[in-house]
Amino acid sequence: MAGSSIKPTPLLKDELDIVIPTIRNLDFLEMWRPFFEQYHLIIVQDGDPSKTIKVPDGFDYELYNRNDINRILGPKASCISFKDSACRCFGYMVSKKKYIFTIDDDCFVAKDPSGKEINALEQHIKNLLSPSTPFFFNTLYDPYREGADFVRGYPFSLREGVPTAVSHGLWLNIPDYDAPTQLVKPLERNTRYVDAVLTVPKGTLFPMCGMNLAFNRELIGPAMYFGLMGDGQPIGRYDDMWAGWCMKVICDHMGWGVKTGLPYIWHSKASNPFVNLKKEYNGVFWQEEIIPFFQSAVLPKECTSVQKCYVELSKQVKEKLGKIDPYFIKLADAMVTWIEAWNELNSSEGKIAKLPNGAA
Ligand SMILES: O=c1ccn([C@@H]2O[C@H](COP(=O)(O)OP(=O)(O)O[C@H]3O[C@@H](CO)[C@H](O)[C@H]3O)[C@@H](O)[C@H]2O)c(=O)[nH]1
Ligand SMILES: [Mn+2]
Repeated sequence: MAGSSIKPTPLLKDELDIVIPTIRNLDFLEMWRPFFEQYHLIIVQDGDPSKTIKVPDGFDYELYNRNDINRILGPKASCISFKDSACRCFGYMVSKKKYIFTIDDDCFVAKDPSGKEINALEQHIKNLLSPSTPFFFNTLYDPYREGADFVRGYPFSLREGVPTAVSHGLWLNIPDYDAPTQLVKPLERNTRYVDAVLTVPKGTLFPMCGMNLAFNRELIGPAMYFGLMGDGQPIGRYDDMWAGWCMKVICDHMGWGVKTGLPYIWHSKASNPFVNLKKEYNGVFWQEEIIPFFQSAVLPKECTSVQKCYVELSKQVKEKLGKIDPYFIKLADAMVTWIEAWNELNSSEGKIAKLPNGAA
C-alpha cells in the first residue's frame, strides 16, 4: 500500500507564531515553505505603508504596516521603531500564541555538515521545550539532548533544570558582525558549524541577535521590547542587543534559562558597513557603560512578574543611563509605554509568571 501522504502535525502548530520584519520582500519564504507552511505568520511591514508586500500563496498570515500600528496603538505607537528591524516586536505584542519564532527576510535554510537541510524552527522548539542549566555548567553541553547527559560531578539537585525562556540561533555565511568588524573583514564568512546548544550561565550577558530567535512569549514576552531605533533616533542596530540585555537580567531574576547555539540559518545579505557604522556609532561607545549597568542591575524580590521587573529596569535606566544621553530617558519612557501597550492588548491573558522558590 502506498505510504500515507498525510503530513505529521508539526510541533506547536497552533501555539507558535512566526514574526517577520520586512522592508523588502518575502520571496525567502519559498525556501522555508516545507518548515513554515503549517504555522501562522505575523508580518510587520516597515517603511512606506502604501507599498504592497506580496506574501507567497499558501501561507496563513496577518500583516501589519505603520498605519495599522498607529491605528491599533494610538499614541503608544511611539514606542515601536520606524525604519528599523526593531519594529518586529509589534508582532510579539499582537500575537496570542505561547511561543514566537522571529527570522529576517534574508535568512535561508542552511545545511548541516552531512548536507541535510536544517529545520531551524524544529530545533528552536526542541530548545524551548527542554530545560536549561544556568546555575551549573555542563561540560558535555546540552544534557537533555539524545546521546548526552550530565557529567560526573554535576549536582543531582540541579539536574531537573529550569524552564527555557529564549532560544538564540546562529548563522552560516554572513556572520552578525558589527560595522567596524565588517569594514575590517568584508570577505569573512562563517563556515564553522558547531554542533552544540549551550545555556548562557546565570549572571552572564550575551549579544542577542534578532535574526534567528525564538522565545516563550508567555514567560518572557513583555521583556522582549526591541528598543527605540531607526528614524529619529541617535542609534540603530542595537534593538535586539537592548532586548537581550534586559531579557537576560530578568530571566536570571526569575530563574529561567536562555540557550544559544543550534539551529543555524544561512544569512545571505551583508548590509552596508558604512550605513551600519553610522547607525551603530553611538552604540559602540555607549555599550561600554550600558553593559556594566546591566551587569550590576539588581531587581528587588517584590518584582514578581516580568512586567514589574521591566518597569523597575526602566526606572534604573532613566536614573543611571539618563546622564549618558537624553536618548536613554526617552528609551526608559518607551519601555513603560511598551508595557502599557502590552498589557492593554494582552489583558485577557493577564498571566503573571511567578518567581519559582528561591530563584531571585
Ligand atoms: O529599516 C529596516 C531595515 C531592515 N528591516 C528588516 O529587518 C531585517 C534585518 O535587516 P537586514 O538583513 O538588512 O539587516 P542585518 O544587518 O543583516 O540585520 C542584523 O542586524 C539586526 C538589526 O538590528 C538584525 O536583527 C540582524 O539580523 C530584514 O528582515 C529586513 O527586511 C526592516 O524591517 N526595516
Ligand atoms: Mn540580514
